[in-house]
Amino acid sequence: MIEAQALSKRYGTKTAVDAVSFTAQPGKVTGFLGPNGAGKSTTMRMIVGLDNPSGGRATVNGVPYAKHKAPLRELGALLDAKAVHPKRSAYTHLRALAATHGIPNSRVREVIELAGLGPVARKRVGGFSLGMGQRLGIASALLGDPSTVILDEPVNGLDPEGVQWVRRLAKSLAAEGRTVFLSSHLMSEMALTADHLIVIGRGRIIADAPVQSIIDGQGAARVRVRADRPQDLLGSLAADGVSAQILEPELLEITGVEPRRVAEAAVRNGVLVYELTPIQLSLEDAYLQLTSQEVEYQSHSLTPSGLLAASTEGHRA
Ligand SMILES: Nc1ncnc2c1ncn2[C@@H]1O[C@H](COP(=O)(O)OP(=O)(O)OP(=O)(O)O)[C@@H](O)[C@H]1O
Repeated sequence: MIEAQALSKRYGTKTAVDAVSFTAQPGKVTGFLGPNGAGKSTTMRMIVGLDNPSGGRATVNGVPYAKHKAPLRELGALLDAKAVHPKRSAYTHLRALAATHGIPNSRVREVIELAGLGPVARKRVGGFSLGMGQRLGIASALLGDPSTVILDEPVNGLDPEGVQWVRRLAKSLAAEGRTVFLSSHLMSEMALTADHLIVIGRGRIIADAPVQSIIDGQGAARVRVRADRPQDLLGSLAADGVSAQILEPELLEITGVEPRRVAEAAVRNGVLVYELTPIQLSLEDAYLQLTSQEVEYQSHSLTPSGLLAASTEGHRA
């Protein structure tokens, strides 16, 4: 388990992490999301003792990480996959790490196979691709068979097989009762992997809830309807304060209503309905709505007239 209590980090006048409190529970994959510069890496670095908090505290299994006698057995972390001596092979790197904790070579071989590094285990890490480096970082994190795992952007640079592997791995570690805490900017991947989400913006927690309730909390129910007389259907629903958009002559998108009420209104008015589809907000939609006020580094796109337009609505200057 990971617990942060009023955890803060200031760099000069910049508050990177601002009195953040949360718990990552055992048996769950907890996703850690936020825009660039929101404070994710800083929070993770404080959890593993690489940065000292300016205030508050973080514990791993009830104890600050640095106070654990055999930290690799408590928590495995992938924070910066490039933090490996480039002249070492994957095998010698893992053996050196293992030696600090009396971990046998059989476990080194096991994590090499688990991470799919077998064919390159004796090659110098300096020549590794981004994806192979990530695999080695994950192998290192798992070396001590820890009860808690932190993975910062684990799928960065991985091929589709690797992405799927990380997804299955995270889920199976959680199913074994471990705490899995991971960050990713890939929302579709997060939606498939995480049980619970913690969303941070400008150093503060803006959501801490199960994935589905974050999605549900961000939008009223919407239904796509194909009907032969959309105006009659709308007339009947309008009285209930429902808003709708006519997308095509016989295609409507209705907001704020459940499909059953649309079907009932259709029956009452003798309207023929030949499609009735509830529209699910994606995690990406929900995330963008949640963080629209919290984006610090904003991208721009060229409009047809050649002017730069901000791509993030609601950006706070
Ligand atoms: N060593 C440092 N010195 C000064 N400022 C820092 C330092 N490390 C981080 N920051 C600042 O703290 C804020 C949070 O950075 P952090 O790297 O934790 O964000 P992040 O959420 O991990 O972002 P990203 O998604 O881009 O990786 C940023 O504004 C960053 O510029």
